[in-house]
Amino acid sequence: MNAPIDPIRLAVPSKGHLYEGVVELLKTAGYKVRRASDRQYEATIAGQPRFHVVFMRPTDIVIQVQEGRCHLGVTGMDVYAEHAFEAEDAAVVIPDLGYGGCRLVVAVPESWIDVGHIMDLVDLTTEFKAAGKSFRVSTKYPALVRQYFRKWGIYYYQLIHSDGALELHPSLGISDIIVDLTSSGTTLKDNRLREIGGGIVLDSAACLVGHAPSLASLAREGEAGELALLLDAIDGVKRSEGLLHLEVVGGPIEPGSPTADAAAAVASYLDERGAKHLVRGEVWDERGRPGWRLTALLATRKLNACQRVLFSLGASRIVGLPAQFVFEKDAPSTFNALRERLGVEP
Ligand SMILES: Nc1ncnc2c1ncn2[C@@H]1O[C@H](COP(=O)(O)OP(=O)(O)OP(=O)(O)O)[C@@H](O)[C@H]1O
Ligand SMILES: O=P(O)(O)OC[C@H]1O[C@H](OP(=O)(O)OP(=O)(O)O)[C@H](O)[C@@H]1O
Repeated sequence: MNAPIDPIRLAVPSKGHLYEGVVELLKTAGYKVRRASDRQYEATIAGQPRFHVVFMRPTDIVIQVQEGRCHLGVTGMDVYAEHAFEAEDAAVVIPDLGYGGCRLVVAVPESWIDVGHIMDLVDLTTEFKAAGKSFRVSTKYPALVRQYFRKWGIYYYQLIHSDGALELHPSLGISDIIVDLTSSGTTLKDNRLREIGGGIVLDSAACLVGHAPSLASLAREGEAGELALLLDAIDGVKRSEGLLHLEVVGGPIEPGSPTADAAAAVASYLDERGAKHLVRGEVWDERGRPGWRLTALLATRKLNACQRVLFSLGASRIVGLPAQFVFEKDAPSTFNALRERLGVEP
C-alpha cells in the first residue's frame, strides 16, 4: 500500500469571482483558511494540519489538479469544461458549490435585429462565407465554442482568442460576435450587446475538482479519512443553505382548551409553506404546565411572512436559527458517490 498523501494540497482561486465564496464555504464547514495577506499564495487550515492551501488562477488550478501537484481544487465549471478534453485525470467531485454562478453565452450587437436565435447564425455564417468574408467570434473558450457551434451546424467562422474585455471587440471591429460569461447582464448591455435565444453554451458555477488517482488514494482512507470528512462537511453545509432551524413553542395548554390542536394547525401551516423535517412534542414550562414545541427546517425568506399567522394559530414563541449543517441519513453523499465512481471498496 502506498504512503498516505500528506500534505493534501487544495488549490483555491487567489482572487476574483471565485475567491470569497470558497473561503466562506470552507469556514462554515469548519475549515478556516489562515492566509496572512491577499498576496500570500499559501495558507494553512486551522486545526487541519494535513491540508495545504495554495492560491492560483482558475485555469492553472485545472492544470495543476490534472498534473496531480494539487489533489483538490476549486475552479469554475466553465474553466474545467474548456480544459476537460486535455484533463482526463481531473475529475469533478462537486459540480456546483453553490456560488460563482454565471453563463457562457453567445452575444451579438444589439443592432442585429435579424439575429434572435442561434439558428440564425447558421444562415448568417454561410452568407459571410459566400461573400468571401470571415465571421469572427471572440472568446476565451475556443473548445467549448467549437463544440457548441458544431452541435448547431455552424461551421464557417474564425475564432479570435482573447482573455478579457471581449465586449469591446464587436464595436472596435475586432470580431462580429462574442461568446463570453455573463451573470447580471450589465456588461453586455453597457456595451450594446445582447444574448440570443438558444445561445447558452454552458451554465457554470464554482466546482470542486480532484486528481482522480489521488482521490482514489484518499477515498481508500475510508469514512474517517480527511476526504470523507471534508466532503461530508460540505454536503452538510450545502444542504443547510438558506434554511432556518425553526422552533415554535405554544402553551401553556389549559385543560379542555382548544389550543391543544394548535400544534397540529401550526405543523400543517408550516408544511404548506414548504417546511421540512417537522417534528412536534409535548413540553412543560418552568411551572410544570404543559405546552407543545415544534421544530422544522424552513427557508429563511419564508419566516417573516409566517410569524403573525403562527401567533394567530396559537404559537407563543418562535425562534429561528440559521442552520449550519443539515445531515440526513438517507441523503445522497458526495463521498459515497465518488468512492463508487472510483471503484474503491467501502
Ligand atoms: N460575472 C462573472 N463573470 C466572469 N466570471 C464569473 C462571473 N461570475 C462567476 N464567474 C466565475 O469566475 C471565473 C473567473 O474568475 P476570475 O475573473 O477571478 O479569474 P481570472 O483571473 O479571469 O482567471 P483565468 O483567466 O485564469 O480563468 C470564471 O471562470 C467563472 O467561473
Ligand atoms: O454580466 P456581468 O455581471 O456584467 O458580468 C460579466 C462580466 O464579468 C466578467 O468579467 P470580469 O469582471 O471577470 O473581468 P475580465 O474581463 O477581466 O474577465 C466577464 O468576462 C464579463 O465581462
